[in-house]
Amino acid sequence: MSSVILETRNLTKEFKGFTAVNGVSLQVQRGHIHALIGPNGAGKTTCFNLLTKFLVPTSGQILFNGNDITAAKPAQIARMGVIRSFQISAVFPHLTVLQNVRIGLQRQLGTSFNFWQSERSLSQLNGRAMELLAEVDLTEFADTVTVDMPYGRKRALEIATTLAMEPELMLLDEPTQGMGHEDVHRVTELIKKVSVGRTILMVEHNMKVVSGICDKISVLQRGAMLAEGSYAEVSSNAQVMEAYMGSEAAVLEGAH
Ligand SMILES: Nc1ncnc2c1ncn2[C@@H]1O[C@H](COP(=O)(O)OP(=O)(O)OP(=O)(O)O)[C@@H](O)[C@H]1O
Repeated sequence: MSSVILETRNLTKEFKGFTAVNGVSLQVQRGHIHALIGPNGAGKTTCFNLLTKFLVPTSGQILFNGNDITAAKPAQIARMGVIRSFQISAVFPHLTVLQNVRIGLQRQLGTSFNFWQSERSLSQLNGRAMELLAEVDLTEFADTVTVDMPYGRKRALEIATTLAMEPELMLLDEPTQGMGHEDVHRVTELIKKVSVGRTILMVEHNMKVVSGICDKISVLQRGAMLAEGSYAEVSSNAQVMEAYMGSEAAVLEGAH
């Protein structure tokens, strides 16, 4: 199998004459943690929405495992194993942490509620959900109502519900956004851990996270690809530094 799991070719999205994504060609290698970075308005979210088919490209192609998925529907993409985390909005706040992971598993297995009411299958389901909670270090929160969890732990739950869908490619949307130093560190370590045997494409603003764990970085600016490469390569690129003028440039330099 090719080492390229996801590829875009000249991906373009126009909104009423405004080009939000402009001829982006990128390749995500199997097994990599790949970051999509760029200043505000660079087109990162629009790219994610194109990849998960929430938006239809104006032109260009998207290939997953070499198959053209440009015209596929969101549910088809998910069945193929391209799973996007939806920040906290995707978990049910008044259910427990364990219940939220079970829902992710039920979705993945696609089995009916009646099937899961049988005692044996329920215990199997709980067993698998507890394994996933252990993987993201949330065992102690299993019976906590989700709304009562600290913010950083909710983001870890979001990763657990994404894992429940058995992703071949995980798309993480700013997984450390709004976190304090300790939570950023914990989630960074978690991403590294769950990346084993999987591929991750993430939008991330925190350059310490990007420099610490990402194998490849694609930098967007005004919808177009500005630079690509390792962290050392992109952070020594004068055009990238210019694009990040201001506070983010300081972060970019500080992460060395
Ligand atoms: N539905 C839309 N209609 C019109 N313009 C849009 C639409 N969605 C996004 N845009 C524009 O496309 C550009 C790219 O937006 P996008 O949200 O993809 O950027 P981003 O890199 O994710 O930014 P941020 O870091 O601020 O989230 C912006 O100028 C935005 O205003």
